[in-house]
Amino acid sequence: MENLYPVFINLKYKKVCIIGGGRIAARKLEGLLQSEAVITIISPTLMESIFPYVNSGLVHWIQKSFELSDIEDAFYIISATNDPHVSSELRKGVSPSQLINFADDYSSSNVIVPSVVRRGRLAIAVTTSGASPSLSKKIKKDLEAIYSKDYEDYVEFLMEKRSYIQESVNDTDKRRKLLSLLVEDPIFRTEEREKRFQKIYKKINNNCE
Ligand SMILES: C[C@@]1(CC(=O)O)c2cc3[nH]c(cc4nc(cc5[nH]c(cc(n2)[C@H]1CCC(=O)O)[C@@](C)(CC(=O)O)[C@@H]5CCC(=O)O)C(CC(=O)O)=C4CCC(=O)O)c(CCC(=O)O)c3CC(=O)O
Ligand SMILES: NC(=O)C1=CN([C@@H]2O[C@H](COP(=O)(O)OP(=O)(O)OC[C@H]3O[C@@H](n4cnc5c(N)ncnc54)[C@H](O)[C@@H]3O)[C@@H](O)[C@H]2O)C=CC1
Repeated sequence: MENLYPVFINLKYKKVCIIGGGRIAARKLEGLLQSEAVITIISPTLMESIFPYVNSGLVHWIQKSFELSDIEDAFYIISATNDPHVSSELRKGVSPSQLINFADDYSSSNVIVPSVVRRGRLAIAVTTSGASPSLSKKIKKDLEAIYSKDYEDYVEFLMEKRSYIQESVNDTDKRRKLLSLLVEDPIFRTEEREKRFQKIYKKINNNCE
C-alpha cells in the first residue's frame, strides 16, 4: 500500500466508530472533532481527556468490549486498542466498502492518518506511508514554521478575491494570470494586499484589452 491516494474527506454526519479509549484513541479523536462526524467510541475504559467531549454530547461512548455488530453501519472505523483479538476480528468482519484505520497495523488499513498543519481553510497533510510517523511529525513542525498563522486570514482574502475575479473577469487567460500573480508573494498586512490586488487587477485588465 505504498501508492496511497491523497484525499480530504468530508465526514459531516458520517458515522465514525473509534474502538478503544486510550492515548491513541484520544489523539485520533482530536483530529476528528472539527469534522462534524457522528462519533461513537466503543471501549470498556476511557481516558480522562475524552470525558469532556462525552459529557458535552459531542461524542457518544458505549462502555463495552468490541463486537463486530458495533461497526455494521460505520462509514469510517479507527481501531486503537491494545487487544490483538479486536484487530483480528475486525480484519475478518469489516466490509471492503468501509474505511478503516488500524493504529497498530499499517498493511491492513485502507486509511492512514497523516500529520496535519491547519491554517483555517489551508490544510497540509503529510504521510510517510507508514515508514516513520516521527518524520511526518517533524516535517509538520517544519511546515508550521513556513506557513505561519497569518495564512489563515490570507487564504480567506484569496478566496474572496478569487470569487470577485471569477465574477468580473470573463477572459480565461486574464483570470488565470491574475490568480497566479496574486499568490506569488504572499502579503499578510490587509491594507498592503488590497493595494497590491488593485494594482495587479488594473495591470492585467489594461494590458490585455
Ligand atoms: C501507520 C500509522 C497508522 C495510523 O495511525 O494512521 C501509524 C502507526 C504507528 N505509529 C507508531 C508510533 C508513533 N506514532 C507517532 C505519531 C503519529 N502517528 C501518526 C500516524 C501513523 N502512525 C500512521 C502512519 C503515518 C505516516 O505515514 O507517517 C500521526 C502522523 C497521526 C496521528 O496519529 O494523529 C502521529 C503524529 C501526529 C503529529 O503530527 O503530532 C509517534 C510520535 C509521537 O507519538 O509523538 C510514534 C512513536 C515514534 C515512532 O514510531 O516514529 C507505531 C508504533 C507503536 C508501538 O511502538 O507500539 C505504529 C504502528 C506501526 O508502525 O505498525
Ligand atoms: N498509530 C499510532 O500513531 C500509534 C499506535 N499505537 C498502537 O495503538 C494501540 C493503542 O495504544 P494506546 O492508546 O497507547 O493504548 P492504551 O492502553 O492507552 O488504550 C487501549 C484502549 O483500548 C481499550 N480496549 C482494550 N480492549 C478492548 C476491547 N476488546 N474492545 C474495546 N476496547 C478495548 C482499553 O479499554 C483502552 O481504552 C496499541 O496497539 C499501540 O501499539 C501506539 C503508538 C502510536
